[in-house]
Amino acid sequence: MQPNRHVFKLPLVDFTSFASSLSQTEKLYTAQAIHEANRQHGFVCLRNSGIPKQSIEKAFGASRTLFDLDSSQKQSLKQIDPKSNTGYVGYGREALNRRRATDLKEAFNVRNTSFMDSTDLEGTPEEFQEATQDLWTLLKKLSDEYAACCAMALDLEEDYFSDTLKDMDLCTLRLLHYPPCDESDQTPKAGKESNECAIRVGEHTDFGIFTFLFVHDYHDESSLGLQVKAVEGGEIDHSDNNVWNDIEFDQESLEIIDRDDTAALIVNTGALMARWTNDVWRATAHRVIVSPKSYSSHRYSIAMFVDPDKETVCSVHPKFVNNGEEPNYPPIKSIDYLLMKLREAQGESDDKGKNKSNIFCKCFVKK
Ligand SMILES: O=C(O)CCC(=O)C(=O)O
Ligand SMILES: [Fe+2]
Repeated sequence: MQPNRHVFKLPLVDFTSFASSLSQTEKLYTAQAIHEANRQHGFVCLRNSGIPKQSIEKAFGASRTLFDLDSSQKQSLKQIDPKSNTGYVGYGREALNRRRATDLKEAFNVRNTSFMDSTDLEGTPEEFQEATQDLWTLLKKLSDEYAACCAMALDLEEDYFSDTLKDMDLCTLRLLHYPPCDESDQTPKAGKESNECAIRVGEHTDFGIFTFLFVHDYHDESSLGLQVKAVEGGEIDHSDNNVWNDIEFDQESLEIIDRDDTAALIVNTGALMARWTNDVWRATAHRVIVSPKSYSSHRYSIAMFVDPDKETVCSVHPKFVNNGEEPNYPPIKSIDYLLMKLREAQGESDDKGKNKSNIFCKCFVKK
């Protein structure tokens, strides 16, 4: 039995009005729902995203073929290096939470083609390049639409966020695979930071504006494991009194998203958005546990981390600061923020100058 098991029902928001350029009145209705979800939870399920379901399936197919390669083939793929932030991340090489054991996952990062080398995808399966680039293009469009929706939701100028996504030079499309775990890994001990708790991805908040997340397949128990924790403000709470909520889709939600023509996805607010809004919108800590129902299954997900362009200065917008009060955060450049998070992830004892080249790497890569 799991102690403190709570289920979090994601709010479903229909995105048709932005995905199909409907009227301002309809968009405003959607934007208000997004505002409520991000203010209260920092997590939402966007349905009718405009992204064809086949494109997601194609990307998951390519992901499965890639991670099915044998280990010598995976070793000959381009290995992720902090400078390019592109390529293969081997199993157990990262820890999104440095206070824990390494994450039980492998991954492959793809970036905007203009920031990738022609050799970066060498050795990937035949369909991989087309599937990931198609998905990138679709998610770029969705980023612009969601950025416009966020601006409307917060009553800011229409281009307030989309102006920061012109180059998408820090954005990453990441394919993730969580291989089956041993039986002994299946019992997370809630609230413990130590290595005894088997976790597929350690507790963290995403760094950027927002993250798009597809989990394969919502109907199957293998998709389980994502948990969220509500926190005050935008940073991780390391206290031991954690109550974690399992993200699950109930039957009714599943029937709704099955009937939709285009794909549903999870969207969560990143820490820079929490800073921009002075914590009016939350960057909610989350993790992926080894779910007792599915520890022996493969789990696949695809995340698009949408980060503001490198040179963007992220300052708390004055409308979120009450008269006479100080903003919760000083202004910071997008790239400096990523660097700062990296230093945090690598611990105080590291030589800070040495890590300068790691500015594209969002998380700790084990040597
Ligand atoms: O795989 C998932 O469901 C979530 C992964 C995640 O939160 C991350 O990589 O930042
Ligand atoms: Fe995350």
